[in-house]
Amino acid sequence: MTDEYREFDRSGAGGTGYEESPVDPGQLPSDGDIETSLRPKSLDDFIGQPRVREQLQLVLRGAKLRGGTPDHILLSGPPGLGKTSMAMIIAGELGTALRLTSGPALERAGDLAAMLSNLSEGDVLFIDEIHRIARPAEEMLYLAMEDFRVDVVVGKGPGATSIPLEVAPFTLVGATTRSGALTGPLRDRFGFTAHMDFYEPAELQQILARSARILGIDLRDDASAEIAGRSRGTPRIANRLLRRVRDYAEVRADGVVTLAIARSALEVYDVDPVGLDRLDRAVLGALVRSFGGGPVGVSTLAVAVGEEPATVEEVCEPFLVRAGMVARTPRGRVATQAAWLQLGLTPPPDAATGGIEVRAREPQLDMFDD
Ligand SMILES: Nc1ncnc2c1ncn2[C@@H]1O[C@H](COP(=O)(O)OP(=O)(O)OP(=O)(O)O)[C@@H](O)[C@H]1O
Ligand SMILES: [Mg+2]
Repeated sequence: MTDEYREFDRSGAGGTGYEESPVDPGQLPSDGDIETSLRPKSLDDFIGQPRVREQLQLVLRGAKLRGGTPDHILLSGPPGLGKTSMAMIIAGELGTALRLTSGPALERAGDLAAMLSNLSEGDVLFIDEIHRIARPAEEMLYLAMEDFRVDVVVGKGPGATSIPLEVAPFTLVGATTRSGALTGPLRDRFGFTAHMDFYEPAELQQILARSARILGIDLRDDASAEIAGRSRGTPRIANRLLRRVRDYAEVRADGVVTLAIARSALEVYDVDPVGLDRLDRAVLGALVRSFGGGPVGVSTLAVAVGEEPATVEEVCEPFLVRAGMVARTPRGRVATQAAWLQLGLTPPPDAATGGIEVRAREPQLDMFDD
């Protein structure tokens, strides 16, 4: 299985300096099928997210005890934290089939009706990027989720009739990177919402150790700590950096990934010790040097680094905000003390501390438009 859809479609965002960055949390074409082989296969196999795992275990076991289908489940969180993997695990734990689609693929209600009428009892229907579902399909989904039935409209105009169709009891698993963009009625129909949060470095190290085992890479502990520290709390990035470091180790050395090898490799790929790439540093540099720390609008900032505003906003910013280097204010983006220090500069006395945003759960991009 491959994920053909991505939250941020960068195909139209052809800026000058930005190409594939190894620390992009979205899925890149070069991730290919390797992601599939690295996916955890069961809840026990899944590293990190202890609360989500415990909660899900209860939801799934409870349903099993009662011999019914579990409530509909919403998985929310930033890209690359394991939502798709978790959806597959849910179907696996229930021992049922997983039917897979995505919000953008459900353009017409008929597409969804076809999917729903093909479900067997107990199936898991996974809708990725569910916040991008078209309105007519969303309305059909309400009824299907609540009453396991859909109304299919046949014909047009005054002669149109609506035919009710039964749907086998199923569990909907929706995934979204922007739960704030979901409509209220849709959100309310999920019985359980799991919030996936960024991973701790120790958890990323465990994930790296597991991936190294699967890929047959000799990865030393201090090297995995180094890679984990540059992975932005995101398993997808950790796995990708591991593969880049392996290339380096095999081409320039004997294949063993030591700390020195990891450091040299990550330097070649322009990933700095806290996980910033070239574009992140350019954005910070412009914010601090050209705009005196802000506030400045995201479009202006994007022009300054020769990038599309969407790329700056959706690729760079979430991490810079989470790392406490950039604060979003109603008047624009502001560099915090941490940003000045990161660039080796002395912050002005009135620089923001950025404390509130540091552990922000999920960047709600739409709330902060300038
Ligand atoms: N807890 C985990 N343990 C081990 N590997 C993980 C874990 N979470 C994610 N991964 C790895 O990260 C990769 C990306 O995960 P996944 O595709 O499930 O993320 P996602 O949240 O669905 O991302 P997106 O929002 O872009 O769809 C997977 O291929 C998997 O190898
Ligand atoms: Mg996914």
